[in-house]
Amino acid sequence: MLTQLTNNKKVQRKELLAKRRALTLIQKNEYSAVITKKLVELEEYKNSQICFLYASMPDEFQTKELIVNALKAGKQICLPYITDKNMKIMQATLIKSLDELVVGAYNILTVKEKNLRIVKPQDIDFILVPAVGLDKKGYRLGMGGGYYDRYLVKAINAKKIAAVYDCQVVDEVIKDDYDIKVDMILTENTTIKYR
Ligand SMILES: Nc1nc2c(c(=O)[nH]1)N(C=O)[C@@H](CNc1ccc(C(=O)N[C@@H](CCC(=O)O)C(=O)O)cc1)CN2
Ligand SMILES: Nc1ncnc2c1ncn2[C@@H]1O[C@H](COP(=O)(O)OP(=O)(O)OP(=O)(O)O)[C@@H](O)[C@H]1O
Repeated sequence: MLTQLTNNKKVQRKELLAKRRALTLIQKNEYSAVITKKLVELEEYKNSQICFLYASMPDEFQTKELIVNALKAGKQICLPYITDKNMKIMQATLIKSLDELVVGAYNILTVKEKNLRIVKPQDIDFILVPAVGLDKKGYRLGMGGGYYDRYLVKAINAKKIAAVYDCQVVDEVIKDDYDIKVDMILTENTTIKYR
């Protein structure tokens, strides 16, 4: 049976997904370009060595340009690799080039199994955290798997940064005890830093 909290989260997730989906492709591209520029100029990003990014889904902040930039800059770049879809566990795996990517779980680009190079969560110093919604305190609502909630507790040395469109930042997201706050929110219009 669903708890009231889970149910409310589902409702809020649906609303926020709809808001994001309502952006036009032109808006998404334009905002993503602005956000990418802000990200690459960030001290936390510039100083990072092992970055855990993600390959974006169609309505998310578009990360491709950022990944290309990071690879060119000689950073070590990891992407999520789902090791257990039932238990909702993912790991971070290094990528050397976009050529290594194939369509994986949930239709998201990931690394081919033969190219897996898993990095320890505590070795990561920068995590770009995907989000469906964020509130002004830095709490996030994700896709609902709990993949990032489980991962972030292990990534004790990483700056956690969420890059989302402005319409995804709301007054309050519904949260659970295990939800972990991000250290910074970046949108096409604002930068909010908590730590
Ligand atoms: N780009 C990106 N990668 C990511 C995440 C993310 O939010 N964004 N994740 C963040 O946790 C993990 C994947 N989590 C996901 C959880 C649910 C769905 C989803 O769309 N579920 C569909 C069913 C799709 C299917 O089963 O194939 C649904 O609920 O309708 C997608 C990703 C790891 N990789
Ligand atoms: N640290 C954790 N340890 C164990 N279970 C967890 C943890 N975090 C979340 N969960 C479980 O995972 C499920 C999904 O959680 P939630 O709806 O908060 O995911 P989300 O943050 O939206 O998704 P994601 O992190 O994948 O983007 C819930 O059933 C929750 O109980």
